[in-house]
Amino acid sequence: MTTLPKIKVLATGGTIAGSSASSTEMTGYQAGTLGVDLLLSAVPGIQKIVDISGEQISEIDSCNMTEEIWFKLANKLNALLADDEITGVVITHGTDTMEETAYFLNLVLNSSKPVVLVGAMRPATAISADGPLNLLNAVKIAIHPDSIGQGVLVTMNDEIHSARDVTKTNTFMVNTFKATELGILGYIINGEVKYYRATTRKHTTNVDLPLEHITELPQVEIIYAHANQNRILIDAAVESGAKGIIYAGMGNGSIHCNAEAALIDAAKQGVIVVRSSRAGNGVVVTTNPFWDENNFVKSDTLNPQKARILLALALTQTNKPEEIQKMFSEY
Ligand SMILES: NC(=O)C[C@H](N)C(=O)O
Repeated sequence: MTTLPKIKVLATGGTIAGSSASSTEMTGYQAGTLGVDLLLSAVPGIQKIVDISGEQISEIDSCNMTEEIWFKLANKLNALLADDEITGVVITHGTDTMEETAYFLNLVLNSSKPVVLVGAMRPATAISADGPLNLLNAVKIAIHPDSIGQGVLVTMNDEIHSARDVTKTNTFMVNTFKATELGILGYIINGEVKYYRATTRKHTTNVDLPLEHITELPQVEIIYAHANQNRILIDAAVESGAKGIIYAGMGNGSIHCNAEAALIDAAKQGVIVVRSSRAGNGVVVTTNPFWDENNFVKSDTLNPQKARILLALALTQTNKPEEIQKMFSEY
């Protein structure tokens, strides 16, 4: 008898586990109400291809994700992935913060085995719910040898994405996940997993952020740039004890003149300031040498919500801007 690959499904909630009163209701539903066994039972034939079992980690709408759940997930994953019998792990997750959980795990997991996050845009009760096929695809990706060493992956809508580059781009459509300019890694077509590229950035086994020494994340706030900005929120962030500030700058991480002095004051007090961008694409580089002289870090291509995760993790190791800048260039 051939033994099937062993897959664990860790369920956290989200629309994939959501239910609503009518099958045409696509947005007015409660996320995270259905248990993991019910999600697996909606995927016909899954037991024939994998030895699969589920575990409920949380039952939340992912807009309420917390770092406590991240640590619970990460510790659970590191233990599971160290088990020789486990081929890979699938995580069912809401789409709102899926990219953040995926990137956090991409930085702290210490295994080259496949870890695949999957969700849905339509609740499980909807006509043409996207969850069951997405889940089947996630399992197929998790058992595919080409997925080994790719870092944490995200799949939705027949696409395979790297945790670092993917972002949610649409409020309700099933093709919401995109890695706009950097591109998808591959597809799943007719149940076949096909890779075309790999990320060049360090992840999982190549990242030195030892989870056993990290139990909580330092406070890092995101300040969104806009016309007519003032310094109120930046000062409030510093006064409340923030150790880092992500400035979601305009265009190439540009800083409004009314916010600049507040950010310089923050940096003088030891708060690490990272210039990211609200533009959604492109690399944040030096535009004004004055910002570099004040030790502002550049986020590379990381969007503000992902820059927040890398900065928080980096601050558990160092508060030297040049060392943090190196991490932003490599991770
Ligand atoms: N499509 C979804 O999963 C959205 C939901 N609010 C969640 O993130 O849990």
